[in-house]
Amino acid sequence: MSSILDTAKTWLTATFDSDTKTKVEHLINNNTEELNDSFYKNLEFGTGGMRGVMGVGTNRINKYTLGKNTQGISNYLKKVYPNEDLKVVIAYDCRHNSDTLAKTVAEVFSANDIKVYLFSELRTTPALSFAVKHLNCHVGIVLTASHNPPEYNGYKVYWTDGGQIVPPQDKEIIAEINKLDFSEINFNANETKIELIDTEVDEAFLSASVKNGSFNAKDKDNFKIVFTSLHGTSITAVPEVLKRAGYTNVTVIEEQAKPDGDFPTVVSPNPEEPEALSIAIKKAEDIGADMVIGTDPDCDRLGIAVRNLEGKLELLNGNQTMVLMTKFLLEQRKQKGFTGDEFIGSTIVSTPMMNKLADLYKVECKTALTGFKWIAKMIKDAPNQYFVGGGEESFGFMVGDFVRDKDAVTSTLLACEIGANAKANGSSFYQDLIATYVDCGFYKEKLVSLTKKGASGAEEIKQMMVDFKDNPVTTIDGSKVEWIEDYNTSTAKNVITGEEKEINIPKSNVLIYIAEDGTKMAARPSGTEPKIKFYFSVNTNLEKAEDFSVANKQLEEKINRILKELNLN
Ligand SMILES: O=P([O-])(O)O[C@H]1O[C@H](COP(=O)(O)O)[C@@H](O)[C@H](O)[C@H]1O
Ligand SMILES: [Mg+2]
Repeated sequence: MSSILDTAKTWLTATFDSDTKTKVEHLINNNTEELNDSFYKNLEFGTGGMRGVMGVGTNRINKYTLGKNTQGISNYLKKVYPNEDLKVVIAYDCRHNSDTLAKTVAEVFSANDIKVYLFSELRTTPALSFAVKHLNCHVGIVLTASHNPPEYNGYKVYWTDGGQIVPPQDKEIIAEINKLDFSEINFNANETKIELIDTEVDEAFLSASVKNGSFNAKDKDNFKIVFTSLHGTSITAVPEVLKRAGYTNVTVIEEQAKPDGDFPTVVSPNPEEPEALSIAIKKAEDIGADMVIGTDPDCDRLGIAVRNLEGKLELLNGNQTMVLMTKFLLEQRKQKGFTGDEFIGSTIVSTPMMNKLADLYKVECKTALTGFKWIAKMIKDAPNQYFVGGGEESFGFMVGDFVRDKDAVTSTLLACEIGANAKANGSSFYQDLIATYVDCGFYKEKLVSLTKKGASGAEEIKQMMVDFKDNPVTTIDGSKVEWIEDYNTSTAKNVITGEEKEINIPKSNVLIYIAEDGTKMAARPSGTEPKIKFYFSVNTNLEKAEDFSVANKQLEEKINRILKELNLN
């Protein structure tokens, strides 16, 4: 406790402004719990940048923690590129303080004599990823906490290729940041170095999105879409892209169209939560729409609901949309003629169907750790190969390589192209997905997340991972566990034969069990939220589409039995 108080007291010195000092003093005198949580550690970079609750303290998002990041990145850039004119581009989302924090970040870079392109108003994360390469920048930053609750904000960092930082730059940048004291942040802005950007970059991004996401779909006028931006940034791009691509039957949910950091009409601005799309789904039922799409605040993830076999709108999960989008892109590429260097990308906690699809089309499927930054790295590491598309269990998709992060702008267009085409051919998005199950095997996935907040929650999650590892599961729903993959030790062990293999991707706190019947179960702490995540995948063969409903029910029952076995239901 005394060390936390000591740290807090350093925030009462001349380095910090009076408003900050008043707030810290208030915590010291009145709120020990909040004081502890605000100062017990430094915020860290996770799966998607640095994310935290806004407030004063080392474990909070504020101008000092982000200023220190920015000073560290400035120092790093000067070391790596000593003879170059350094350039960065900054975007921000609809959250409280995102605009002012973006301004602070811009000021610190400018104070370090670095040229700053700052979007004049809120923009999407994919637009920022695109802008990094378009403007030839060394670094890009987005001020966003993605889909987290309103009290959060964050800092996503992009490198020259437009992907979020990965090894070796991530560790080197973090080391540079950790060297610094808050008093070393240079806040003395050089306004001449800050240039506001909008129309030119917007135009380039929107036309690239339309170009990469269009596939000559038929009968676009006949495809009815309901779209919601859930108070986020996508309103600056998605309706325009759909319009330019020729979609005329688009209803935008007006009451959610206004950017608002309180996200007043939803419990959570996360399209993974069915509740987030409820207003849009209701509208779609009223007007008989074919598809509902909703995006998260920074517009990298999207939720898609389509008509199922009963004609009801059903929210698909990330695996399902990824599978159909990838299949569609592979089919398009095949029609043009494969060159033999194509690959698709997925992650270790995503559906094994991506491998099956790769087999079907005879292309490579590369698999990485959780997070699109790792998919972006695959592209960077394979300059002589052609990236078709990829994604993960989590909602969101990357269409080609012009944006090096998940891109809900272009993915929205792609989903509409698939849906419109299917409808014109007498099928549907859902039926096309079932056809893919017939081709590749029917894989059904389920994610269970447990939220555990604060220092004690983090400790509990750590212990759960240790217990899970120390008491290995031996059977899953009656099927013997065959492989245990421990990504912390980079070993995959066949517990039946004793065979061991090395895992050749970076270490991470992830444990995966694979049973003889192909059932897969993974556990990992989230890198963006105070959660532990359990991922399940079960499968069966699907002889013909007509068998889908029965098989779907059986797999659902299987998942429920597994959750019961693990006390996760
Ligand atoms: O939150 P976003 O939309 O920036 O998305 C980020 O976080 C997601 C959840 O990560 P975790 O399971 O570690 O919480 C990742 O799947 C995604 O690739 C990453 O870009
Ligand atoms: Mg997001």
